[in-house]
Amino acid sequence: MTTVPDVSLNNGVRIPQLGFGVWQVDAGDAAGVVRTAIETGYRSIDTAAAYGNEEAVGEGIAASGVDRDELFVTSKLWNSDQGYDSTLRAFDATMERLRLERLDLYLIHWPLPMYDRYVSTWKALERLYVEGRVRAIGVSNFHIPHLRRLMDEGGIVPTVNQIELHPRLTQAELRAFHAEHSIATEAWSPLGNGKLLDDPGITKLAESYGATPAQVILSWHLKLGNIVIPKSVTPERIRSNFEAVNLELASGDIDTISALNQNQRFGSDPDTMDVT
Ligand SMILES: NC(=O)C1=CN([C@@H]2O[C@H](COP(=O)(O)OP(=O)(O)OC[C@H]3O[C@@H](n4cnc5c(N)ncnc54)[C@H](OP(=O)(O)O)[C@@H]3O)[C@@H](O)[C@H]2O)C=CC1
Ligand SMILES: O=C1CO[C@H](CO)[C@@H](O)[C@@H]1O
Repeated sequence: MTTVPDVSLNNGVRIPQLGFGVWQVDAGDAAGVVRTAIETGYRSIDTAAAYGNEEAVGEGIAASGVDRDELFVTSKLWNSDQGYDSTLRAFDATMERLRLERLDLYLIHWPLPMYDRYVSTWKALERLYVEGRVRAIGVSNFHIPHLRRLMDEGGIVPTVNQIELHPRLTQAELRAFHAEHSIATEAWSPLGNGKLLDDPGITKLAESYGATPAQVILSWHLKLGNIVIPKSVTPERIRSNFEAVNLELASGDIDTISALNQNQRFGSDPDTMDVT
């Protein structure tokens, strides 16, 4: 049996270290894909208002037949909804689409420092947390100065920062800051949005372990303590990625993968990302 380890967040809430991401899963497919993931054993699902599939994710969850208490559901506040009142309204809409009473984790999707609304947005998340509508609150794509501001001006330290993180972008400085402040590191595009699976450094290791390249990368993340949320719409990949928790890499191989870092982003830079 495959058991996924939990990570304890700074408020005591536990999140599975391996979850399932649904960006770029069409709304028409997402219910079935989520159901397959849950049947495979995933208990954590990562969606966002911006992915346009919250309704289908809710459907997949309901159809899985797994108790709500056994699942960990994350969604994110989209950029155009930043601000105190608009955040509260956007949260209600997300919950209606997901058809859930309570969310497990709600994240600010991007800081948008040029609009300077992330502190008031955070205060709305704090209210949702205090009211018990969400079990944990956090952020995504925040850099150290953005986190510092929340810690200075807000009342609650974020539980999680979900950031782009993979072997080409290892984020050593931000991960060290997280560790110092008890903020969990969650890796988005953990496989580099699939673009790292034919990297010779990875495929060579995969051959030596008799594992897939994705399993090698996911095992590297897990060993470093990152929470990971790989996405796939392919049933066989959904299953084999889940089995990554059973792959143990030698510490020298962990270092070899970390040395692939080139500070290369496949996604946007949080300092300049301003899409609303
Ligand atoms: N907070 C944020 O700003 C962001 C958050 N995210 C979150 O992170 C999640 C994961 O990131 P994402 O960008 O989707 O990329 P991933 O790094 O998870 O890679 C997904 C891609 O890899 C392919 N793939 C997955 N497993 C395998 C495998 N075993 N063998 C071969 N190919 C494979 C998938 O193909 P296929 O589906 O065709 O099988 C897909 O093309 C997202 O779904 C989302 O939840 C992502 C981006 C930004
Ligand atoms: O999570 C993500 C994927 O989709 C969004 C909108 O398309 C991105 O901006 C974001 O990083």
